[in-house]
Amino acid sequence: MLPESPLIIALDYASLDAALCMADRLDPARCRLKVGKELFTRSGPDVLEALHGRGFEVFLDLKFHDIPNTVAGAVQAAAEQGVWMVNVHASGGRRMMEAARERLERHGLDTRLIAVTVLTSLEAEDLAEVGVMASPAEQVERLAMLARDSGMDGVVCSAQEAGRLGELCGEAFLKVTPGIRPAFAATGDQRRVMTPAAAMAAGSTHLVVGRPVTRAEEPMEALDRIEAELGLG
Ligand SMILES: O=c1ccn([C@@H]2O[C@H](COP(=O)(O)O)[C@@H](O)[C@H]2O)c(=O)[nH]1
Repeated sequence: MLPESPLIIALDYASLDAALCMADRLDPARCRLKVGKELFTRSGPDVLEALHGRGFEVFLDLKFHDIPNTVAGAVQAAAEQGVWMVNVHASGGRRMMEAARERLERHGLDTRLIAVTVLTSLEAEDLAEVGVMASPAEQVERLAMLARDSGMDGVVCSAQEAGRLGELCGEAFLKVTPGIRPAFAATGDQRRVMTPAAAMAAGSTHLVVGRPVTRAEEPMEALDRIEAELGLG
C-alpha cells in the first residue's frame, strides 16, 4: 500500500463474486477498499478474508449504532478480523464511542476507529425533519468534537466540512469523506459533494469513491482520471 494514496474504493455490490471481480482489477498499492452494508450482509466475513488475501486494507463501513456494550462487541469483532478501519455513528453518543475505544485498547487492537457525523446524502431540510435544527456544518462540528473527545481517530464527514474540522480537531484527526464526485460523474443520492482535487485541497485525509468508479462504463479509466486529477501514480 502506498501510504500517500488517499483513495478508498467502495465495493457496493450485491454479490461476493461481483465485488471480487472488481477487486481483481484493482491494485492494493493504489487504493484501499470499503465493504459496506449490502456486500457484508450478503457475503459475511468471507469477503474480508478474500480481500485481505489479495493484499488490500479494508474499511468495514457498517456504521454501528446501538447501546455501548453491543457496539463495543461489534467493533471488537470487526477488529479481530483484521480490518484496517471500522466506524460507528457519533450520534450514538459519548458513552457508546468510549466503550468501543476502551474495548479495542483492552484487547490491544489497533484498527482505526472513526465516527460518522452527518451522512453526505443529507442536507438542512433532511436534518430539520428529524428534529435537528442546526445546519449540516454546525451538526458535523458538534459531532466531530464529541467524537474527538470520546477517543475516535477521526470522522466521516463531507469534504465541505473537512477544512473547518482541521482547525477544530487538528490535521492528524482523520477526515474520511464520501460524496466525492469527479466532474464526469452523476451526483445521484449524494447532496454534500466535492470533486477529488477540491476535497484534498479542503483537508480530506481519505476519499471514499464508489459509483464514479464501480458504475463507470470503464472503471479503470475512471480511476485513472481520478488519480490524474490528484497527481497520483
Ligand atoms: O456519510 C456517508 C457515509 C458513508 N457513505 C458511503 O460511501 C459510499 C459512497 O459511494 P458513492 O457511490 O461514491 O456515492 C457508499 O458506500 C456509502 O454507503 C456515504 O456515501 N456517505
